[in-house]
Amino acid sequence: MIIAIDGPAASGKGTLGKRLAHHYGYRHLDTGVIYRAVAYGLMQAGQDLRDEAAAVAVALELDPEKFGNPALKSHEIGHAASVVSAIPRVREVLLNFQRQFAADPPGAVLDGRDIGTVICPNADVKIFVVADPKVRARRRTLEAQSRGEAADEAAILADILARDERDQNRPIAPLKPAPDAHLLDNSQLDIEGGVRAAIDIIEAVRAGRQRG
Ligand SMILES: Nc1ncnc2c1ncn2[C@@H]1O[C@H](COP(=O)(O)OP(=O)(O)OP(=O)(O)O)[C@@H](O)[C@H]1O
Ligand SMILES: Nc1ccn([C@@H]2O[C@H](COP(=O)(O)O)[C@@H](O)[C@H]2O)c(=O)n1
Repeated sequence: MIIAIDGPAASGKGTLGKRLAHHYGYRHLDTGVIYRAVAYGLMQAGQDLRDEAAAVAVALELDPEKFGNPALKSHEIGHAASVVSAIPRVREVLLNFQRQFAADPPGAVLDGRDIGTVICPNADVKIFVVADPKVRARRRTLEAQSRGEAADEAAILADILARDERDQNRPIAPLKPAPDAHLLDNSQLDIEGGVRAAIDIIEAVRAGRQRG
């Protein structure tokens, strides 16, 4: 089974994806980390984020072993990733890696912006996760503070809104729900509540399939 999770910045996709993968015994891929790794590679090399040839070269050399680098998690890299991710040839290069990940047994959960629309249009279940932007900014602020980092909630909110705007309005693979995606608004839910709501969606889809 392939579970596709999409949604805007800091909506809880990664947290949900990880928990669902654990629940079902599947592998999990946070696809945002791939774009972050390309942006990080370009920045480390002092190259322009809009330099298509340089970005493609970094994308072709990506090493998944380095996806756990904590430096990829920063707001700065998230912002840079949303610039790099709008380059069509970069997306083209990264497509097969994501599709291959999804296809390998026993099943997979992928989260991102275009999983249900472009990467896995035939996913068994598609969930589009949303939450009020202010709630998302609050959660990100608490997350940063729990790591002992200073966090400016207003700046985080502005970054979230700017990233959503760029991701929704780019010509290629824009952030949007697939027509057959199930909407999950977790603004009023805690993590456990969000996971339970997602499992309810998945089980309802499975039961519907079995009934034919
Ligand atoms: N339902 C929830 N209730 C409370 N906090 C949540 C909930 N879901 C996620 N969080 C918290 O919100 C923050 C953002 O979640 P997460 O990193 O999963 O979002 P994301 O959509 O994967 O972000 P990104 O856009 O960076 O990929 C984290 O601190 C996470 O613990
Ligand atoms: N499938 C995806 C996933 C991510 N992006 C872009 O990467 C940026 C960072 O993603 P996070 O999920 O780690 O926040 C994001 O803003 C998108 O621009 C993408 O295009 N497609």
